[in-house]
Amino acid sequence: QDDSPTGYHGSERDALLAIRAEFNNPKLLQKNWTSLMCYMNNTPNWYGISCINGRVTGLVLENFGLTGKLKPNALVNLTQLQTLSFKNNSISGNLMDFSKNQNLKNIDLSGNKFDGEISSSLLRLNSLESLQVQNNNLNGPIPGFNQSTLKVFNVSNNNLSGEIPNTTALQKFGPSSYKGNENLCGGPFTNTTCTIKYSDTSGPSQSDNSQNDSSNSSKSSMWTPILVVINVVSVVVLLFLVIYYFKKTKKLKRIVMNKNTRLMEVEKIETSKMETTTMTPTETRSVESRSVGSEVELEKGKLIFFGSEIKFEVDDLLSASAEGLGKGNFGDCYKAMLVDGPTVVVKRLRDLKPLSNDEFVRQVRAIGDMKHPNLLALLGYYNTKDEKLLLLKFARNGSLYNRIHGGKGTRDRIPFRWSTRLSVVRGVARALEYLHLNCSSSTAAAIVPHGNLKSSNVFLDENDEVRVADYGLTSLIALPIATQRMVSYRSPEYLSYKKVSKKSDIWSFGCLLLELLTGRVSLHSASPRVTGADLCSWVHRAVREEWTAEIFDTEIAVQRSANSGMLRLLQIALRCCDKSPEKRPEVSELLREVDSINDTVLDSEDEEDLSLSMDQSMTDDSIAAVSTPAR
Ligand SMILES: Nc1ncnc2c1ncn2[C@@H]1O[C@H](COP(=O)(O)OP(=O)(O)OP(=O)(O)O)[C@@H](O)[C@H]1O
Repeated sequence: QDDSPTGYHGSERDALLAIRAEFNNPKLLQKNWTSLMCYMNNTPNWYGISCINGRVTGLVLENFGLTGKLKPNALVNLTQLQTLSFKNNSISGNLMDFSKNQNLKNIDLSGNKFDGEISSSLLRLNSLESLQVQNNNLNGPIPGFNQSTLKVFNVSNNNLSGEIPNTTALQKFGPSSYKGNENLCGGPFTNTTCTIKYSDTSGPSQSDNSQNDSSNSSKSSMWTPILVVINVVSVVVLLFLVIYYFKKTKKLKRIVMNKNTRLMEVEKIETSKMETTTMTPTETRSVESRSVGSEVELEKGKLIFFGSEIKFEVDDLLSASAEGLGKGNFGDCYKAMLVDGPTVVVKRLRDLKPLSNDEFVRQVRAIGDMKHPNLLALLGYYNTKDEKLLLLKFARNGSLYNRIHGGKGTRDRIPFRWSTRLSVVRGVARALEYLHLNCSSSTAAAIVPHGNLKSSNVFLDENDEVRVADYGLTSLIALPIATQRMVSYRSPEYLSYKKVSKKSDIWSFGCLLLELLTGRVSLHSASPRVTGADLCSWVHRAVREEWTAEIFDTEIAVQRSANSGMLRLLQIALRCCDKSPEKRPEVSELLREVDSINDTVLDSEDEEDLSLSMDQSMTDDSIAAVSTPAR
């Protein structure tokens, strides 16, 4: 199991993209090295790549006109690679480091311009069956390959020199494996024996005996004892180094194992803590009655759907055209357009808690059981040891984040007016109320039913209806990761007391309202390349420093007949953002208040010229009056 921060999918994808960048070959771009890379057990969209269990196992780019040099570490992240072929291209530079490719069986780098020595890292590939590096510019000696697995070996037509190692593995191969290397001797070339050859300037080297003259032979006998001593000393030093290395790695292993055991224990405690707090008695009962264990076994490797309206097979998904939507905090999202079928979103989960299969399925089913018109439906899931996918409804009109901020200042921007914003607020409040009420139990105070409420997790469907997404993921994501990435964990109570609750969701809702009212990017919903503001602090400062007229997004500020509604919503938002969780309203109270805000706006104001300044009736004083300075 790969434990790098992005997981093996990310690092394998990055490794392939780095290789593509080195070759810079237009054919690779045309041949679709985009979108899905390894997709379950099936042929991926990436030309020349093959996968097993979502891992890259084959990289075959033959006769492709590839030029350029590969970095020595180009393959280190492709740890499951079994077949590698760059046959008949024009790749130059040294061979790569293969020490991390322990699964490599077949290597074909023939017909290129590789130079330098044959990498000794190849000696450590215990499954190596075929090595073909013929027709390159490799030099130096042939390392002592001795893998019993080796069936094909070809180093012909290079500049290799020295004696062919007399190993059992290499003895199997005839002259054709070695021909075309002028300075090779021994091995199947029985008519040539090897001895030491000297040149006055470069010291000793090995060569074909037949090329030696008599003076070289006499010098050779003079050097022999010295060389024997040097060899013995080197062997002793090497032996010491090996013993030292093994002692060190043993110690290191012990340290790492101790550390891992401790981490697993901590994770187990955290998981069981979360489970006792997140599962309601009703949920526990319904889960038990399903006898999850046996069903989970049957489900493995299949797409499992929660409803009957949308259903398809893995093969349908694989033949669908796919488009990457983006990298989220907990996985990558793809849009899959099924042939004669629906368009769905596939979310590949990563950074999960160490849940057993049963636990994972139980938690996903609990999320799937949540049904509300304002929740983005979880359609189904796919679960194997290496791959966990969630299938979601595709929201045609994108995220609320894009609706608020997308295309601002351009001609394409469709104004996002007050009445639409208010109906979005109502939809989100309804979804939140549903989540909060469905999680009520005696331990309710400790539950975060959503945990990651932000404008980029609120979507608009084809009718502009609100669909809140990513709910319930706290039950799947490893706690340390959740604390780094989920909005609830950035609430004042988490920062001060390391506590989250339903009230943390209310705080997130307040932040979302402020984003919607101000039209400013919030710290919580901003993508990595965008700088967001701490809107709670910003609004309080605006009130304190009396530039409150700038608080509201100009797109709504010009709708004068709605100004009082905006002020009421601002007041609600600031109460939600109160530093002390107890002072924040309950979700039902919120919904009542939001429902009572008047959404009627004079028709003419929907067409209002945005260059007009805000209504003077909305003075700094009126805003200051409604805002409670909570900080
Ligand atoms: N159901 C959906 N319909 C349409 N677009 C979606 C859907 N789900 C996700 N997306 C888009 O896919 C991209 C990645 O979404 P994802 O939810 O993984 O990340 P995020 O919202 O940026 O962050 P986080 O992981 O914290 O939720 C975003 O651009 C998002 O708008």
